[in-house]
Amino acid sequence: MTKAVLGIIGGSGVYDLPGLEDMREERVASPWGEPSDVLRVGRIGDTPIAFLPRHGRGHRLSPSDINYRANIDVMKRAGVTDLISVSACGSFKNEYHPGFFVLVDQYVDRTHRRENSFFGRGCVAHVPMAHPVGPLLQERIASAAVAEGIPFTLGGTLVCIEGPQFSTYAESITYKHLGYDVIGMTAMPEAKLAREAEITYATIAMVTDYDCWHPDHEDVDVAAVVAVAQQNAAKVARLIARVAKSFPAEHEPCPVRSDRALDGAIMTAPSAQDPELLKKLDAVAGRVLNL
Ligand SMILES: CSC[C@H]1O[C@H](OP(=O)(O)O)[C@H](O)[C@@H]1O
Ligand SMILES: Nc1ncnc2[nH]cnc12
Repeated sequence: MTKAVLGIIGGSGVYDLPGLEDMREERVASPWGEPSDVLRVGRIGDTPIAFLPRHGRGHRLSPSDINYRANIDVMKRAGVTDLISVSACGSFKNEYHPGFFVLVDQYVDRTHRRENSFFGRGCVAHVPMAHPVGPLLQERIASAAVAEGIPFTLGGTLVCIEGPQFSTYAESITYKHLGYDVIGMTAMPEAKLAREAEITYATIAMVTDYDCWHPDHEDVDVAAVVAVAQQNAAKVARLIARVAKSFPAEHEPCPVRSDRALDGAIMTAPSAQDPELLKKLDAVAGRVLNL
């Protein structure tokens, strides 16, 4: 049996987790460098929780400067099996208004200057990403949203841009015409790295704006995002508390095998593996590398 531990990564406007009981700060060291902040660990009900603010306290880190590998690695070291990522997002659909939550199930990665894998020279791996979100975790979030009376939709595509600038009008209408639902700057490579670390992942995309395509709404700016994100922080906390309170004690096997993603994924022959890289992979890939 694998004990379930719920990880939460808070995005813009979500820098702490009210309701986290027996909270203590844990500075978890990672061979991948500095995570965004110390982990805040505790419990909600009987569920162990590890919380990390993605941009660090005081929002120190831009999306390109976040050490996504260290963040996921420390979550893994804290025993996290299921990870909920909260992100402020722009919307490409009229009906997805500010304050609305989109439980996305797909991502399009348009980032280009981030470390996006734990693997590489000396230990090459290719994990499946066809279904990046854990359906059981997502269903738990959806049921909790229904119970809390939070307006949301199940499913959708999040396009993740490099930023830090918001999109041009031409980019925005292109994404809209491509059928994407929401836009953010941080879901990638977070979702890819969670998959490599065999952590089941789901995003709560909290709509804060209409990006810059909408003829009847102002173009996005930081003030608008922060205002909506702050108004919605309590809603996010209620939603997460509701998920946590009915979370199973034992990790549920993931139907899309996010918790077994490394089975058969490593290409490099044991004789060709780099011992230095293997040392760094102790948490992320210890299960398959027998470390
Ligand atoms: C403050 S506007 C842009 C900023 O907000 C989103 O952050 P997060 O995904 O961490 O909630 C977006 O991705 C940008 O980083
Ligand atoms: N319009 C937008 N584009 C990218 N990231 C965002 N985060 C919140 N709103 C956003």
